[in-house]
Amino acid sequence: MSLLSLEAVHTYYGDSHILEGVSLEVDRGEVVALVGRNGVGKTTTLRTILQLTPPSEGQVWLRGEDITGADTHEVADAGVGWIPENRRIFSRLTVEENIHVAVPEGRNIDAARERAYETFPDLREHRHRDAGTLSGGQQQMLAIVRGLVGDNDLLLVDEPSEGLAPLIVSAVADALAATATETTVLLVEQNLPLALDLADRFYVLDDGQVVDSGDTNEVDDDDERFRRYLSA
Ligand SMILES: Nc1ncnc2c1ncn2[C@@H]1O[C@H](COP(=O)(O)OP(=O)(O)OP(=O)(O)O)[C@@H](O)[C@H]1O
Repeated sequence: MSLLSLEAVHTYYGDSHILEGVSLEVDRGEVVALVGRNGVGKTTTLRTILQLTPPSEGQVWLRGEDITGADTHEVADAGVGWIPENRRIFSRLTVEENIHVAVPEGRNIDAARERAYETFPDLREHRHRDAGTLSGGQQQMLAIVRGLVGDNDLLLVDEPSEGLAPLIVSAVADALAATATETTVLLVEQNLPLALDLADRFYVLDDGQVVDSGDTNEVDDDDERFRRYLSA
């Protein structure tokens, strides 16, 4: 049984038909990349899984249980974490406070904090600063560790490398690779080399439909299979 499975999912924003029958599976322990051009529905797929934008047709299954139409907080409580695209952090809280509020009740805050700082030593250095005053790269690190310390079974990660300098991208990639040893990851990423490097399998989305999928070790990033769907 897959950890996550989408079955012929259709999702709309108002009258706009965004996902047109998306089916995909993520098995426990995998990193699965979802790639495709801007606007093809990658973020909407993550929002559909979280039931922030529930599908009008089709089903979302988590550990074999139908979660279609569930409340988003129920999906989160069931162990699905989200690292959204726009680095959602609390800008007026310090780095440390941002980490604290991401740790689920009953979990050891000190251990979580240590883990976060080991992953990104930069954050330890800036732990008493308001998160809003950090650089873009540091804010992304904070967004990622907030996902990390959330103790999730499945982490949905949206465009973690977007707008970051190459050196930071490589630190972010290392952190995600470390995360992936403990957590299943569904990764939306436009940086194809990065996506293929981190992931075991991929799906290509185009105009709201899955148009290709496979093992990442079967392909490289200038493969014709990607050029068709990813070039502008
Ligand atoms: N809240 C919304 N209301 C209406 N349309 C929306 C909304 N959010 C997204 N869309 C539209 O839905 C389509 C899919 O958007 P989505 O964000 O899922 O794409 P994406 O593949 O993640 O691309 P990007 O990398 O640009 O975020 C786009 O045409 C977008 O303009």
